[in-house]
Amino acid sequence: MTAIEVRGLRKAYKGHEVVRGVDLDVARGEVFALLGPNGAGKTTTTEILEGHRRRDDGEVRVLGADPGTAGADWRARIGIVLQDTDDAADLTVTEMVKHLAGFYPEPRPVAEVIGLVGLQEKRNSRIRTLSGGQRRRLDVALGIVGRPELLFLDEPTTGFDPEARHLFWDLIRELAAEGTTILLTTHYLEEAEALADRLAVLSAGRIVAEGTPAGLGGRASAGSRVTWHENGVQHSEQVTDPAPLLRKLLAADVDLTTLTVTRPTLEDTYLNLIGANR
Ligand SMILES: Nc1ncnc2c1ncn2[C@@H]1O[C@H](COP(=O)(O)OP(=O)(O)OP(=O)(O)O)[C@@H](O)[C@H]1O
Repeated sequence: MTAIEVRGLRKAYKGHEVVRGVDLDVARGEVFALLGPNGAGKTTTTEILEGHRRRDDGEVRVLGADPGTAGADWRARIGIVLQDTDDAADLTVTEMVKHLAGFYPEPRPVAEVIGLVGLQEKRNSRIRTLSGGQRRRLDVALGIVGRPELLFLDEPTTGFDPEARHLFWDLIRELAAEGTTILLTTHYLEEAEALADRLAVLSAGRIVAEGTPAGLGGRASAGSRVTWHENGVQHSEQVTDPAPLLRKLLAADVDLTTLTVTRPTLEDTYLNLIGANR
């Protein structure tokens, strides 16, 4: 079943079109990442799907409803983690989570949510005293407290230290395993690779590539680069299948400590796609 269905989505600000005919399908239970450079239209698209922004044109169905007209019941099925929210700074972490929990029919227990995002030690601290990364963790807690069927995460791990990022990835995997559909925007390609079942690259308001992290932009068939040193001289070859060359090198007198086989990373592929579509 489809969680998000978008056809021909368009949005302009003051006559300048920033979303220019986006089609998107996200299946229920899928973790989908939306990538793209600053200003590509990711937040605008996400906000339209959340019902926070009007579209100019196109068809949008989110959990079977049009977010432009859907009501409170629909809203309660959705979780949102916005970029940089800064409200209710005088409440404590527990008070804030409890407050939000009150809006949902079947919220997660407050202590459980705080534990899931790793804020136990800060549960009685006022929000204004949290660090940037801790504040983002609280945003994530607020997004998941209502047990959403669909969770929107707009750059959720900005400002997280590496440990917090990995904790967050574990949490997303747990939510996905429970069946939560997740739409994630991120600038961290390793995050998209770690989490997403599928991803799309948005550039200047259009989707320029869509696929699995392993297959995006022909990545799976892009071949490998083999590099090695022989008699003090560096050699490098781009090959479709590295096996024959590796066998040859193993049989020859090659310094194996310098031998590397690399495939294009998701970041290489992404940068190529963005460069080609600029
Ligand atoms: N409220 C607004 N009024 C006018 N222009 C806007 C508004 N919001 C966004 N824009 C413009 O629309 C374009 C797309 O912005 P958007 O925030 O959707 O991009 P993004 O892909 O989310 O970028 P980032 O990665 O920087 O968050 C940008 O050029 C931005 O300046």
